[in-house]
Amino acid sequence: MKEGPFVYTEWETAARRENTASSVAAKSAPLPPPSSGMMRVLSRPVTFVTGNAKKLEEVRAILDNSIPFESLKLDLPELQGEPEEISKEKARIAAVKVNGPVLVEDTCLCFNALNGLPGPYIKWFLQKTGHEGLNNILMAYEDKTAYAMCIFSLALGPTEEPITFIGKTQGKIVHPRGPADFGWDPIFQPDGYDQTYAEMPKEEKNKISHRSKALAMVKSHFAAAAYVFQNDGLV
Ligand SMILES: O=c1nc[nH]c2c1ncn2[C@H]1C[C@H](O)[C@@H](COP(=O)(O)OP(=O)(O)OP(=O)(O)O)O1
Ligand SMILES: [Mg+2]
Repeated sequence: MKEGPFVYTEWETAARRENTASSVAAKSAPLPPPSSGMMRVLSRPVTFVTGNAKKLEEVRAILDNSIPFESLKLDLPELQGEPEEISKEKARIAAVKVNGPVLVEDTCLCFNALNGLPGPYIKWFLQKTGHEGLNNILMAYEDKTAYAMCIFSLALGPTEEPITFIGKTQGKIVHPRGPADFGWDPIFQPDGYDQTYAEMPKEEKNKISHRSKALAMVKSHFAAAAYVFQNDGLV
């Protein structure tokens, strides 16, 4: 299959028309750092940049057209450092590539016994050691607790400081159970559930996940910021 960059369009609903015709009404949440007290005009919808189709699937389901966005499949560099800085830098790189407003996210799986590692490096740990390897690492420790963390960063343009939104879900690492079609879902069992993320119906995961918690904040931000989309989506 050809894997070149492509765009999914999220521009077909009534919600979009309502939200973009004038502006997204201010509701709650603190306003972002705006320039001059004027409504912020964006040249086009925000582009969610990711190389991960499963992430995109969840973001689509959770946002459910509440925010007008497009998506672009692009593998951004896997950076090192503190999770929030990684996510911000990812947004800066994406905004330069897209030359417009972007949303990105970086996901961490953090073991408490390891003071938050593998954290942002979970992708490589998963790839190299697999679900059982991740369990084996924790054999050295009694504490199997972990948290899943999603850090979204929104950059309104290539020269603008990204704004971050962090969602965390607490749980523990278990032997793999359930379909293995999305990352470490089979080994993460959220607190208060007998099922792993992988065993839960998608809608259930999306209600309590690290991703949905972060996206709830993104939604509030858009509601409060009242961005105006210049071309009204008529691309
Ligand atoms: O809800 C999730 N449930 C299970 N696994 C997950 C989840 N969310 C991300 N993951 C995996 C994908 C990757 O192995 C690592 C995060 O790395 P991360 O760099 O954020 O993702 P990625 O490189 O696949 O996509 P992107 O192009 O957006 O960076 O954890
Ligand atoms: Mg990545």
